[in-house]
Amino acid sequence: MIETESLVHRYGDAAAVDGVSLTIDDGEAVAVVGANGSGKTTLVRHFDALLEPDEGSVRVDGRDVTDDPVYARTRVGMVFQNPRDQFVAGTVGADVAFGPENLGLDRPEIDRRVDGALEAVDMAGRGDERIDRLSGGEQARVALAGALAMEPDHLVLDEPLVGLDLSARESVLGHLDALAAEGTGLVVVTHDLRDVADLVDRVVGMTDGRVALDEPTPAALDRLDELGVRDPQC
Ligand SMILES: Nc1ncnc2c1ncn2[C@@H]1O[C@H](COP(=O)(O)OP(=O)(O)OP(=O)(O)O)[C@@H](O)[C@H]1O
Repeated sequence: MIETESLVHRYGDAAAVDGVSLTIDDGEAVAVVGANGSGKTTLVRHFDALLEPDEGSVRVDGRDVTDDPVYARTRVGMVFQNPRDQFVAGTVGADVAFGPENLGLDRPEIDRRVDGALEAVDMAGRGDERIDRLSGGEQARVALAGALAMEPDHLVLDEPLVGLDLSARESVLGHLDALAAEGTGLVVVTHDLRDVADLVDRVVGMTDGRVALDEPTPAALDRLDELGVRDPQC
């Protein structure tokens, strides 16, 4: 479970996140939507203690993430907007293995996780390929595999479909759907709910750093105009 309590994050004098209290249960699939600059990315980066709160707190399974960032990063996997920023190795297999290696797992367990994660994103047997030779869609799937290899309870994806062509989008969405069905919690940050409306049960809408809407998906769809977020029907 991810909980924020009265979370405030400021850049200089401006509050990008301005008093957010939110609980995300294990297994929930949530979209975080809102116009550009509404604070979505800043909010979710706190889930892994990548930023420090100016006020308030963030807990994962009851543990304060600032006190125990390693625990938070083990339970909450992050996939960033531009996967190229996230790769730490030159080849697919080495990159996906990086997280499990840092957990200090033994080699057979690391190999099991890497194989399982690559299979989950249709990249089985491609561990030796160079990441810089892959298409954007394949790179997005490798980034997803890297997060999956940590076997997290929650997967946070920041604009996972931006820059992907239609078939890559469908592929990534299909994999996310399968993960959600298996019980992995999803937090999908997007400025465009159209792509993920079928995937998520709940929509959290941000305006000016605050939660302006927090509803089950069908009810949220009726209120999107208020947030400047495009309606998936349009
Ligand atoms: N590193 C930073 N330094 C200063 N201001 C920042 C920084 N990162 C974000 N901001 C500002 O904080 C506010 C919230 O940004 P944030 O990226 O969290 O919003 P967002 O909803 O994710 O937007 P986008 O969809 O454009 O990524 C914006 O006004 C942004 O300009």
